[in-house]
Amino acid sequence: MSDSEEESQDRYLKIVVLGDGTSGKGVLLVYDVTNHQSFENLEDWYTMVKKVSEESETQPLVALVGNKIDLEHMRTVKTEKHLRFCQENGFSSHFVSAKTGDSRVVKADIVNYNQEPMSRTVNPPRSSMCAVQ
Ligand SMILES: Nc1nc2c(ncn2[C@@H]2O[C@H](COP(=O)(O)OP(=O)(O)OP(=O)(O)O)[C@@H](O)[C@H]2O)c(=O)[nH]1
Repeated sequence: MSDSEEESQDRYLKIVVLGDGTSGKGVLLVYDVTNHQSFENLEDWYTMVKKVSEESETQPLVALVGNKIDLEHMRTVKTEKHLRFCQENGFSSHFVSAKTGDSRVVKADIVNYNQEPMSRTVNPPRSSMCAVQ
């Protein structure tokens, strides 16, 4: 991939590899819930992750992170799409706001897309911000 391709893709997704630099133990796939293109780019990024780790004995744990949940009114990526992608690939599922510090883990335990509840919030929304007076 050329530098310019890397730059342009980086505008839509943050990918973070956790590990010692040679064999990643964990990967965060971070997209913007208000930018559908950033979600669509995940397929390509995940393909790259699989390619890089195909010769490794252990596969990295992958977490899908939807950022900017403080902009819920501007959301363009539905929660069920996020969860389906997690379930299909065995990712853990997270929603965060880098701005407010909110974070939620939403289990991707969808059984039947039409009849069952879509998701279960494991830890309720909370802010890591506080005011000291
Ligand atoms: N409202 C909100 N804004 C955010 C959040 N995270 C980042 N931003 C804002 O998004 C803009 C871009 O942030 P960067 O950290 O530069 O990310 P980027 O990937 O270069 O840019 P984007 O593609 O726009 O996300 C900045 O103005 C940030 O303040 C968030 O969780 N909520």
